[in-house]
Amino acid sequence: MSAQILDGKATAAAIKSDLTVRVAALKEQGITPGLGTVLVGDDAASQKYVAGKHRDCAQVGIASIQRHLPATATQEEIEAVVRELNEDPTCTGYIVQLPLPKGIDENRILELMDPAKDADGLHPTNLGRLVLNEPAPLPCTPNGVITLLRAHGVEINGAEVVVVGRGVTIGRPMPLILTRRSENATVTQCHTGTRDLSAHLRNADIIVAAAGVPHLIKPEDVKPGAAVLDVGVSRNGEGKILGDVDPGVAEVAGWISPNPGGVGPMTRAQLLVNVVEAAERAAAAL
Ligand SMILES: Nc1nc2c(c(=O)[nH]1)N[C@@H](CN(C=O)c1ccc(C(=O)N[C@@H](CCC(=O)O)C(=O)O)cc1)CN2
Repeated sequence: MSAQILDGKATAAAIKSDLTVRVAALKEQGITPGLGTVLVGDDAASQKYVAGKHRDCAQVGIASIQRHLPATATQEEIEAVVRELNEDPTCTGYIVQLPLPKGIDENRILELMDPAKDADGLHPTNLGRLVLNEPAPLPCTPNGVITLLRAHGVEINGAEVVVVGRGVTIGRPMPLILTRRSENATVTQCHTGTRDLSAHLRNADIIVAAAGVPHLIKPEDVKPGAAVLDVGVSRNGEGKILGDVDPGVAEVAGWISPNPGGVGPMTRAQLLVNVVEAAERAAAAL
């Protein structure tokens, strides 16, 4: 293996250590940040992610508010929990864990959230603010990708970036962040309708693979020295994670994010950043 590792675990640990100090300072001003989570159903991966988010909260001193509804919960029942968290003063920010069970109108749930409490940056108002270049909480995984690259000194300015995928949590917001003046990358967005994915990938300085197709990105698709971020999560029969990136890519790439241990821990760390930043804004307004 020749690629250097984009170490999400270590980078996330450094972020959490900084946040611990900031949370303590907020508490001295009488503000305790509280993260709420809404989990619907019994998907094992979602349960694991949510448990991880609350473990992180405990580590940095953020209070936890957990709402777990059965897979049979109706649209109205989920909306009632969202309304309750909108009103709960101890909940300074919250997320609705995605995906929601089939039959639930996910967009309607996101739209119902108080945008000021949207810790995921996925409320239409906050995504709109991102489009308009206004301050907003940023979606956690794309922001985690940027922070991970910066922490390892990978040049984003002027880079040719290919984003593979167009889902709401990563693929849609990722190019919006990468093309801000502060990042200044040139982005090509690829998806299942892309005719020659390999031709685009071979031109990329940075690849963000978020397609959810196991080992989609092969060594021959990657320009030598490129940075490759593996954001895809599929699972084999034993529940082991299969990323979007073929293991052989590590022989060609200059940088690679492991999966697990790369972008996943960064997603969780950026969520905490959003919660603390919202609480700091509230403290400044006092
Ligand atoms: N409301 C949201 N839903 C979902 C999001 C999101 O950002 N907001 N993203 C993903 C899931 N996700 C966060 O919720 C998430 C994914 C992965 C990890 C993580 O730490 N992964 C570990 C491996 C864990 C394992 O073994 O399964 C790693 O990569 O090292 C955290 C959060 C979809 N839904």
